[in-house]
Amino acid sequence: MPTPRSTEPRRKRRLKDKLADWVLGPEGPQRFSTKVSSTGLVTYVPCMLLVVYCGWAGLTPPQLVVPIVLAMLLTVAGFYAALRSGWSRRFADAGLILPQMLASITWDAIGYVLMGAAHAGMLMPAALTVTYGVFALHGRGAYVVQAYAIVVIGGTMAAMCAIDPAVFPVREAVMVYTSFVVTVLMLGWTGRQIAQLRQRERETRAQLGATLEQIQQRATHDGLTGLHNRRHMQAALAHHLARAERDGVPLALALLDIDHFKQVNDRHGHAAGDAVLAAFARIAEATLPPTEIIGRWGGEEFLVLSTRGLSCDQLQAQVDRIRDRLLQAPIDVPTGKLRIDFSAGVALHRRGTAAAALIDSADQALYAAKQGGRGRSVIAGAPALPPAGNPDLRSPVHAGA
Ligand SMILES: Nc1nc2c(ncn2[C@@H]2O[C@H](COP(=O)(O)OP(=O)(O)OP(=O)(O)O)[C@@H](O)[C@H]2O)c(=O)[nH]1
Repeated sequence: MPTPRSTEPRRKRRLKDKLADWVLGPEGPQRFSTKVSSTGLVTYVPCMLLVVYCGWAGLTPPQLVVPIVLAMLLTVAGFYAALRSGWSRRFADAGLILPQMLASITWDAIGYVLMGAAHAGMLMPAALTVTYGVFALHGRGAYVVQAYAIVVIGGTMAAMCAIDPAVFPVREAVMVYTSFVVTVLMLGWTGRQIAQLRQRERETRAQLGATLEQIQQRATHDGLTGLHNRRHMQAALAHHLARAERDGVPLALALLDIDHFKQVNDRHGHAAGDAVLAAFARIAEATLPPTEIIGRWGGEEFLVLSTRGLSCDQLQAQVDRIRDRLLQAPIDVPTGKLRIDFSAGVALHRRGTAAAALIDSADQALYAAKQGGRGRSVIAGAPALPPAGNPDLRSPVHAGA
């Protein structure tokens, strides 16, 4: 039973989660966007304190402090409400980054006017806003932020030089504005370089991911049939065998071998043989439930592993369903249509049996099926079946339409 001490941090966490849900909204992409975008709004707090300080220090007329702080609060509340309510989701820029950047630069310009003799200090936050804009926005948005900063700050500086040249001297303004413009342009250029690098890195990572997937596919799948290859089936067999030994889940497997396949190659060509193998794989995979694993064991031989504890009889029934489908649907080859059949050996794992012994057991049952006339499935250890009347009737060459 948990002690009161152990539940304390959990309760605190629950409270924190509830508070986060209330402030940022429910979990999801919108919450992430609200969180990221709201971070920028926090920067208004030091700016409001700065306005109060300017009023106190006599840099700003004291009667303007309250209306300015209120207007700033209104800006913050407006953006927060738009983000938190999800209203901003209707725009491509759901985080309202561009409008926030433009509002921030506008406030920097207002601050420049209000700070009187200390006006030069407001250019730093403006440059900082541009920096954030360049990294957070891509393409046109970043250019808009830069152009807006250059024009609005430049216009404000020019206006103040004309209105109050004693506090806003022209020579100082020219020097400060030139360095501001150079800074903004350099930031834009750097941001674009970094954005390009990040884009290239994303592309390289995507390419590497695709190549890795291709390598994994090639290492575990057979190129002709698209089924799992022998190596993968060996690993799957070892895995399920260990599980069967550990949990006592029955493990049945079947070896399927297309009958008279050599004749397909000899009479219809290697391409027809390949087409038969691919079609056989397609039909077998589509017929088996997804819980059974099928792979190409080699040549015209396939291995089916039952992973859901089927008995030999049940797996035999699954294998026979493949036979029914194959007999119903002749396979298209370049020389016409071929009806093919296969023989199968089914075996069940017994405690302590090694993988090789289990395969061997299925192989012997497969051999018995071939000896018994082909076109049939034999369960390992079952009594031998009487041979079919005319085995060649099941040959793909004779049965082909
Ligand atoms: N087209 C093609 N043929 C293959 C491929 N892999 C193996 N083979 C051929 O499969 C044939 C297998 O022949 P056999 O082992 O005699 O078997 P079978 O003719 O099916 O006779 P039974 O199994 O006794 O019914 C050989 O001719 C191989 O060359 C392949 O990827 N493509």
